[in-house]
Amino acid sequence: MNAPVIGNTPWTREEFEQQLRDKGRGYHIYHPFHVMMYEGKLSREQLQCWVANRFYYQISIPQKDAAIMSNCPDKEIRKGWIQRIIDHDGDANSVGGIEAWIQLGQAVDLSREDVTSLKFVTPGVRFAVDAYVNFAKQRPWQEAVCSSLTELFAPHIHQQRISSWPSMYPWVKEEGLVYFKKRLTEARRDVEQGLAVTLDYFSQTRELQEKALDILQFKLDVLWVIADAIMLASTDIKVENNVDYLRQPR
Ligand SMILES: O=C(O)c1cc(C(=O)O)c2c(n1)C(=O)C(=O)c1cc(C(=O)O)[nH]c1-2
Repeated sequence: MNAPVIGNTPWTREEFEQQLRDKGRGYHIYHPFHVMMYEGKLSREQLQCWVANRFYYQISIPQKDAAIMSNCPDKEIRKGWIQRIIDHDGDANSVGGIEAWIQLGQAVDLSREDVTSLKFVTPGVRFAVDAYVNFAKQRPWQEAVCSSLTELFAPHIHQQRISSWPSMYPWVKEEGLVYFKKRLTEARRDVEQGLAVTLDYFSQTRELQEKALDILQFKLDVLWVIADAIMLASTDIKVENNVDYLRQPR
């Protein structure tokens, strides 16, 4: 007689949400580069490199969200989702996150052109960010929504920067923290919508629930690889004869 297949019963909605939240153990807050950032161990050049590279993520987020909307036939979801594009691009009443990130660049002594020209963006960061945008273009919109759920863990890392930078990097101008402060409330609101969609769409079977966890892992990997690439680009790794093999000649 066959035993019941207990392993395949779906988790309850609460258990499934907890499984998603548990993925926070792989968040890029634990990446050595972000740990060093929090502990005040980054050089001025390393912090500048991070800001210049992360700008490519910032400008790609609204394109990613527009891709989700273009694939979504549900008017009510689009009505909520469009706020994310406004948060980053701004509107008649507010400047938006992209402009706030340029202000962060200026706060770490980069020029507007240094940031917006993308001249410091390293290939690994481009590949990782483009993989995220392409995922949103090519996959069903509910899967792309699920991939945004790393935002569950983002308020913690934004708060770390708000708390630690003034003492660890006193040379950074105060206006630089505006972006992170803005995201504290925006990310919490985003997560409510993203989590509701994910719990509704993926809850029917255990296979779907596990697929959601895999999608979240893909996005955790995107963020991890971005940090790897920035660390490599901003850290002097000298090998034989002082040749820096790891920098791409341009
Ligand atoms: O600074 C960070 O560590 C961090 C992480 C993430 C994230 O977890 O994806 C986002 C942001 N910031 C952020 O500022 C942001 O606007 C954002 C949007 C999204 C998304 O996937 O839609 N993630 C993030």
